[in-house]
Amino acid sequence: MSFLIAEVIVDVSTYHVDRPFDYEVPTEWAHVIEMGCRVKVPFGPRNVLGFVVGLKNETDVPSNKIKSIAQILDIEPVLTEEMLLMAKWLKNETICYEIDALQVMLPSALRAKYEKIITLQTEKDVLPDEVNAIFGKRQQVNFKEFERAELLPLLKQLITDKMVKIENVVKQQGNVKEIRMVKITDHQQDIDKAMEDAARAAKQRQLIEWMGKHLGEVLLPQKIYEETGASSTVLQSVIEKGAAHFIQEEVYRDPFTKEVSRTQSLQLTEEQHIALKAITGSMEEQTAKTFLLHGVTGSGKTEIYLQAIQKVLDEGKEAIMLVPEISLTPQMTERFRSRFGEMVAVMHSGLSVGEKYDEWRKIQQGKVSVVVGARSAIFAPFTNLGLIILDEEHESTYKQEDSPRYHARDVAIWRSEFYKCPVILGSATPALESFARAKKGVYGLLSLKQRALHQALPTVFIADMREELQKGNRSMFSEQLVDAIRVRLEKNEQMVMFLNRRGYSSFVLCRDCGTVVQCPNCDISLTYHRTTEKLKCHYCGYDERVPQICPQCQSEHIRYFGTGTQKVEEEIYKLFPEARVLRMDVDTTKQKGAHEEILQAFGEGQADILLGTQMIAKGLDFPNITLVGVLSADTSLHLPDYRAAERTFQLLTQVSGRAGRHDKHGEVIIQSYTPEHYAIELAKIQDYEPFYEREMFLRRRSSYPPYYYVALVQISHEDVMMAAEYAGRAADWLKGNLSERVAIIGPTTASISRLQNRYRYQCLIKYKIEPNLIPVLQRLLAMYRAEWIKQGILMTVDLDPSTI
Ligand SMILES: Nc1ncnc2c1ncn2[C@@H]1O[C@H](COP(=O)(O)OP(=O)(O)OP(=O)(O)O)[C@@H](O)[C@H]1O
Ligand SMILES: [Zn+2]
Ligand SMILES: [Zn+2]
Repeated sequence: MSFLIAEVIVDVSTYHVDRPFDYEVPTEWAHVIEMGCRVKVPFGPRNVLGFVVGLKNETDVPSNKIKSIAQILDIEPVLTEEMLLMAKWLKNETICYEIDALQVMLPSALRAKYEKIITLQTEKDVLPDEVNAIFGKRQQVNFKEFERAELLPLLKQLITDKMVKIENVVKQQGNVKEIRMVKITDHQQDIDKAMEDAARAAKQRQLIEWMGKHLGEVLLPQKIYEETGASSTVLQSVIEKGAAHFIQEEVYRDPFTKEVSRTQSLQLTEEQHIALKAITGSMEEQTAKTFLLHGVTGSGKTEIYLQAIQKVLDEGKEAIMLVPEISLTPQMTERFRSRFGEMVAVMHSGLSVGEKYDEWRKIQQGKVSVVVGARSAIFAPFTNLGLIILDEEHESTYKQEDSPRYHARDVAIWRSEFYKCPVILGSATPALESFARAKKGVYGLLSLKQRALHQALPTVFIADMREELQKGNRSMFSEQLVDAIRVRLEKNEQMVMFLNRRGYSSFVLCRDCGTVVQCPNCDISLTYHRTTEKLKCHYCGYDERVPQICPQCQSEHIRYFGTGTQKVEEEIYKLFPEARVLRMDVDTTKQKGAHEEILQAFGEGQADILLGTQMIAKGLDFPNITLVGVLSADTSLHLPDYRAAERTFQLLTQVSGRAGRHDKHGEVIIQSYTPEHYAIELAKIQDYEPFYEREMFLRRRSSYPPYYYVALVQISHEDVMMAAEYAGRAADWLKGNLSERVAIIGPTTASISRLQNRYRYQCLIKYKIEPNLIPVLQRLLAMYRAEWIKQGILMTVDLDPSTI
């Protein structure tokens, strides 16, 4: 097939441009071009990246107006037809630009990257010396060089005088890494002939003889030197004589660091068996069914995933296994690698851009059939999907917080409908929405009520920290927890100490006047960083030295308040000098592989206590852990978010589930200042359904999801009056265009009312059924993109906000 015209979505995120443009296909590419290829096209004064989304032979654009594609970047498409369809769906579903939807499906190495290039437009002798020094003998230099030399004002002048020009140039990324290998000839004749030619060169003859025993093999040159003792000159001569030749092989940067031993399928328990059968049954029927696998911690959900994937592989299909970034631990990925070996690609944020690209290529080229990865792995370019799994489906990290604001669960269900394959949503503490859908029969509900080896769930105690204070205990450990730790140390058993950092800040407080040091740009308190002795804003990056005296009242009693893992570690050593502690937090896991090393050390029994934050709440499966201590259960309870109780319950259940997973019984001690709160009381009895009932009752009473849907419109401006004014306009417009059944709350100030020097307002839309919602929001966005944006307003629309 050959085509004359391509429809191209260009990499320009503006409203007027959010549609395909027609371009002429140069004749020499008419047979090459395919849908899903990336191209470079002229757009306005420059070239930009674009995606071919359609091919045809006619266009309405007059022939003197149509422009030609400047360059084809891919011979083989990087986006499949399924993805082009999916982008159209995402565009509507999340109200984003189509270009954003297309880009999110690709590894960052393939996304557009532009470089500013300065080109000389005049003779050199008229230029100032310092500019000449930058250009040297070149005609083009990178903008960065001017930036570094601090010559930007001068550059600006040169551009105005038309002595140089500045352009955005699309930089092609995603280099395939190749390596030189030696391929030994397939034919004995070549060996015999080379032997003859080598005549009396003994070393060459030796090597040729060795090659005769390894016909057809492909080896690294180094390997040949090691095996035979030959030098590189000898190898070179032998190659000239035709006994072997050099080839370039594509290699993948291998993110795996160590070998794993293979494991076999386990004999399933009765409950596991029933669940697996339901899933494989729907595979056989080729239906796009979604299952909610609700299984208590340690019930063997992962084993079900593994066996379901095995079935998919047996049928020659492919599987996507999503896990939250934070639980993408080496222990987790190892379980998949040890079952499926080289068939597995792994994708997470710890990989370099090149490594991610290589994993992606393995999938695209059909070298692997399983991907284990975080949120974006849902876009893995498989073409014959047989199963999609979301483990810990309740996790909020499955929702992307910037455009396109998609939820991986929705994408999973869309793809499953495309491939007619099942989706498994797994969790010990499902999102309320999911459990409600399962109860209504929208999802198939599969339950595992028992732990895999029939171990009891751990016993949970609540330590009331208010009572501790009254008793005069000012430390961060309750008496009960101290006793429990002592017993474990004596018995040589292991412990996990969990510090709930969600919603927690370590701030600096004046004990005389109560001043908390705040960010000058944002209305939130600055976080104390011990290593640098600085206060830092987590939203805008602002930092300053820790003040010695209070900026308000000049008191010297200003100091750090709150608890970090380091502080807890010190406290543990004070109480138990003999304890061996491993700390796992952002500070100790900065280096690549650190995560892995800490867990390995703990697994080998090199420490008694694993101390950490959210990072250790999930996925850990160590037999010797018999005690879990939660130092601060309440911190996440008081966030201004309707899901605060749900999140706290989930976190407490997850972390408690790390104890007593094998033969030894587990115990959990949860420390709290509000032990009567239902999220904490119900976490104690470790039963999901009572919590579900209670929370559903409250959600219904205050009209929150899952009874209602919510959508959030946020508006910000540097000027508080402007922000309020336009938020008001948005609210009025929504009220005028949506039906009476919809509740519009606001405008109100956002929970963080100022961020990076911008004032923030929001409108919350609550609705049950509102067919008009998407078109109305699209029109609101159109208004914003056409007019409001010029006034400095920024507006976002989120149809499924994870916090409000
Ligand atoms: N059928 C089985 N027979 C024997 N052991 C099993 C079986 N299924 C699972 N296990 C073991 O039980 C332990 C817990 O299983 P697994 O980690 O799969 O549970 P999970 O439900 O995924 O846990 P969590 O959600 O708490 O992380 C593991 O050590 C696993 O190897
Ligand atoms: Zn003060
Ligand atoms: Zn700030």
